[in-house]
Amino acid sequence: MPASRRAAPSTRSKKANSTTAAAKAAAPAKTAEQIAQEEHDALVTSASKLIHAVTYSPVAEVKRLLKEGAPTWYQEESMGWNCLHFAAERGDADIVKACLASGAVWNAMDFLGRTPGDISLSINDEKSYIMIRNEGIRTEMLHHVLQAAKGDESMEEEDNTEGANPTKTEGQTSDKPGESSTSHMTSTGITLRHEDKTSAGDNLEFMRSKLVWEMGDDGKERVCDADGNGVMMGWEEPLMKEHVRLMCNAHPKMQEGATEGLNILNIGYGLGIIDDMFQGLTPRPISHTVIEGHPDVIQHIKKRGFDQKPGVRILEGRWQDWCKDDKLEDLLKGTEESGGGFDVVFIDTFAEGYEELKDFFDVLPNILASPESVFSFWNGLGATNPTIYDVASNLAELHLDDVGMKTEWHDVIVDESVAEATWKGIKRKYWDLRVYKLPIATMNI
Ligand SMILES: C[S@@+](CC[C@H](N)C(=O)[O-])C[C@H]1O[C@@H](n2cnc3c(N)ncnc32)[C@H](O)[C@@H]1O
Repeated sequence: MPASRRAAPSTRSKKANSTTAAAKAAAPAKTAEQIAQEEHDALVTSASKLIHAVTYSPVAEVKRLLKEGAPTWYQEESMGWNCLHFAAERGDADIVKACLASGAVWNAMDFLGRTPGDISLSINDEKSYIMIRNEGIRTEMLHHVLQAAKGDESMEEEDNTEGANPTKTEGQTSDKPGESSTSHMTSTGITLRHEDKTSAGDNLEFMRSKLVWEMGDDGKERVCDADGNGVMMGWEEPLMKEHVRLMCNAHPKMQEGATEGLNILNIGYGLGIIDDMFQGLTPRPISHTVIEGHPDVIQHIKKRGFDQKPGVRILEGRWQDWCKDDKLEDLLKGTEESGGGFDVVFIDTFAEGYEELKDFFDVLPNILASPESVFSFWNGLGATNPTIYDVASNLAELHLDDVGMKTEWHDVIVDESVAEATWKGIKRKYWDLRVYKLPIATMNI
């Protein structure tokens, strides 16, 4: 009996095994859909555990799950939060740090457009906020270094390619707005630009769009493209005024007793607000050059007779064309009498992203007149989200430093009246912040 008792399990076991094997053989293979579903379920379980730990557990548990490979990029379905949003809400800088170290996306937007940094700001958690913002700056800097390396490589490739098209213009490269596959301002992307082929996202497309000048519901003039995007809007007038004041007032040529006016370069005429202000300076600008690319705006300038004002020169075309090395002599015409170069340079274009702004920074050392020269730009990139706006501003400061410029920032409060009526009829609100960070850059010597 003992033997049979011993034998019995063994027999049963063999039988069971062969039954399982038979069952297995008979079971239909899983479909690709089933496998995908199982993988998805496992992922959601792992992500949910991470989010739970980030919210309630000690940092050691969070680190354990991260080490196991819990997905930091996952955004849950009720609010669109990723683990970094939850870490920010908990206000625990160690957990924020752990999530960032495992690749949590710093600029993931929830369903209300809030990034994790915005959550830290909303609870006044400066330590976590700075950590998230710095991760944004670091990621963006890295992205630009990689882009530059990629650019060098593709240039080399182009040089080595027999029959490479020598007439290929800048507008046809893949680095233009709307044509890059790596530049996004989305929850998963890392850069500050939309992949957008419309007139608002593609500068060349914009140049072909029909523009209209009209009155907004706020009683202010605006110019819009054919899709109803605000190209320039009257509410920006006080900001333009501050730009002019901060760029011009401190310049030696604007001090009492000075007779020779400034040499000014403005890129983008729009409503002509800033150009009218430059014309109103005392003493008047000795030379005032405007680069304007859109044919309808050029027509508008001529209709207003702005091109006939003394010292005014309208350079028709895109700044990318006028600022090429072989065009610099033409660009600087009119400034030679006072030594060559501009005292004040301002750029405010449309349908261009950070890449283009950064490209313009590289032009500055070739066109500024002296250490007293001042550069400023419309600082509106990422201006519907406080964290992204902060990252973009810091990035600009670092890239200006790369070209030998130091930047001072002036906080300007944006009037609360920039509200409903202002944006009525406008396709996309491009400004949603209370503080405008106005940059003033001078040579770093
Ligand atoms: C926002 S508006 C400028 C507003 C101006 N600061 C003002 O005070 O009214 C932008 C202008 O830049 C022009 N623009 C856009 N891209 C350009 C480019 N690449 N080169 C030259 N002008 C450009 C547009 O046609 C438009 O007139």
